[in-house]
Amino acid sequence: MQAVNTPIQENEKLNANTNEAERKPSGAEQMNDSAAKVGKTVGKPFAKHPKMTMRNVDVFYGDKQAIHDVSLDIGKNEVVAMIGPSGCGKSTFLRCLNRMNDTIEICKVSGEIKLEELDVYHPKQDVVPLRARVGIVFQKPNPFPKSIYDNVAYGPRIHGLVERKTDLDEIVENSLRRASLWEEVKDRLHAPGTGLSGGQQQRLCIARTIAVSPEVILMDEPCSALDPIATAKIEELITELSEKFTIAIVTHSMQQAARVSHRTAYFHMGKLVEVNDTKRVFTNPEHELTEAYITGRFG
Ligand SMILES: Nc1ncnc2c1ncn2[C@@H]1O[C@H](COP(=O)(O)OP(=O)(O)OP(=O)(O)O)[C@@H](O)[C@H]1O
Repeated sequence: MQAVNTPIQENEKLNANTNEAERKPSGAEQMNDSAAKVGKTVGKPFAKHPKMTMRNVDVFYGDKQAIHDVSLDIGKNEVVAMIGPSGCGKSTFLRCLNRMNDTIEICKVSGEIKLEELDVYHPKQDVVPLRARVGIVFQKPNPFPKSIYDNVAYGPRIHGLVERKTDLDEIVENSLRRASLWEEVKDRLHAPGTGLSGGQQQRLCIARTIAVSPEVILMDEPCSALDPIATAKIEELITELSEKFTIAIVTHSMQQAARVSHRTAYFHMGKLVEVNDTKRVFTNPEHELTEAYITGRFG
């Protein structure tokens, strides 16, 4: 039988030798001139089977550039974690992937962002169907002021995904099951979603996101408002969800990135410094700025 490469091995091949010149710049400990040290992204920014491809992405808020020339793939069924110091642009970049920044008038995005063949920023692209394919879960759980059932049923209803009540019931149950919430709420589906605990509300928001069968789920610090037990549940869930969905997660927790992701992308001052297999990033980072961050020298 022919040996089949794992996605990590395939990506390894694809990214080999792309960045020889960038490896381990000899390094001063001083980080105050760190912007000059970023250079080109090192490591493995590309995937053999990309679900989303981003090329040369720049983002401006008015005159201020928040993202500089970022190129990255997110592979099918891959979990990519985005880490970096506060203000480095992780959330800005994540929010470009389903055009959440469209509501910010001064925000201008250029470069190419694709969901398979779909040009995410094509002027004729409607954001509603785009966001059904690329869902997002925010930092603070934000259930609608509706019942648990109606929170999950909302998306399938507005996207016209079902005709019969029994089909909707099935979607609601399956989504709550996938979000590991069904057992806790099955007897009170018509109680308000806002009456759940913080961790349950976040799992409700995940159920609401997956109810429309997205292909990609973006998570913007999904556990930062949760206690350690609720956090552990969401992390378990991320691992389960990655069997069916592609996931990009912004997190402040390096332990969380290490636990849930396949590759980790390290951002610094709006630039993508390094992308590598998560294990490598946390044990033997390629760039001195990544090393400085993971060893706590700044952040
Ligand atoms: N709506 C906005 N208007 C103007 N500038 C913004 C806006 N949102 C973010 N910025 C700026 O863009 C830069 C990147 O911010 P962003 O929130 O993406 O960083 P981050 O890495 O996610 O930070 P944090 O970890 O603190 O959430 C920062 O300098 C920030 O001040």
